[in-house]
Amino acid sequence: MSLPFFECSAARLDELVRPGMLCAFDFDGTLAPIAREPHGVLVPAAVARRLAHLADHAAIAIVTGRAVDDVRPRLDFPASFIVGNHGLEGVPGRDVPADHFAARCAQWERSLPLALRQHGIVDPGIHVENKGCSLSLHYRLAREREALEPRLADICRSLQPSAHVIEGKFVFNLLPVNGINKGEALNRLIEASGARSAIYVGDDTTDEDVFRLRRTDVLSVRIEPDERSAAEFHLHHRLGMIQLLDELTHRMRRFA
Ligand SMILES: O=P(O)(O)OC[C@H]1O[C@H](O[C@H]2O[C@H](CO)[C@@H](O)[C@H](O)[C@H]2O)[C@H](O)[C@@H](O)[C@@H]1O
Repeated sequence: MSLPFFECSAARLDELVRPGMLCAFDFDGTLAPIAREPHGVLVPAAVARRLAHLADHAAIAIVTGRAVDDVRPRLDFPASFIVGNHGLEGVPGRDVPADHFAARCAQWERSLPLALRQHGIVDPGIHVENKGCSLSLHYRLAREREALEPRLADICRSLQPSAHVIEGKFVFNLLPVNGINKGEALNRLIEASGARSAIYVGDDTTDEDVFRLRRTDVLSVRIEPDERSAAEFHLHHRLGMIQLLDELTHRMRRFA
């Protein structure tokens, strides 16, 4: 079980916060609050301002399930790295052409509505988001969404060509089988940037691939505790990000 960040992380911060630290963050539910729909989501000004201050002292990476082109305009601060589609885009040195996965996503985008109809699922609250390299089936706004969840999971897992399905917050993320994940993406970011240590903050199932790395040079933080999480620490609420960012900047300034 992860430990509460503010109460228990001082020794780890003493060890890892130093010049050359990479500060990596998930986007939805970590930097930005979860909203009813994906568009219109921005990093709140109080968080963006602190990230801009932190960027004066450390490289910042965003590692998100969104497409890079979708998330970039939502970041009102300088990010050194933007990794999108759960690691399929934006990892330095891993130049996979976007159209490599596009055909598969297009097939899923066509077959999902058919499969939903075949299972008698017609609900305007369900929508498909094709992100070029991966695809999300959103059902946050569906009627009786808890009852729908296992049926949607079955449909996603039966698709052809088959997908690596990761459940998120009222979303099923469909990724290529044997593709990179966020954990592998962070490993490559650390290597490419020459970082001497890193912090990673995330809130969702796809972030568990980072938490499971359990690298001694990476401090991992989950937004909201979850007994199944492999994260080292947790924040009780996303709003704790403000204090966490202040703490990082304060510590980095000692080296300025
Ligand atoms: O890796 P992340 O940055 O956490 O992205 C994960 C997914 O986030 C988005 O969906 C989630 O946030 C939406 C806006 O708050 C919310 O409406 C939805 O229910 C959540 O699942 C995004 O739309 C997806 O593409 C990302 O995969």
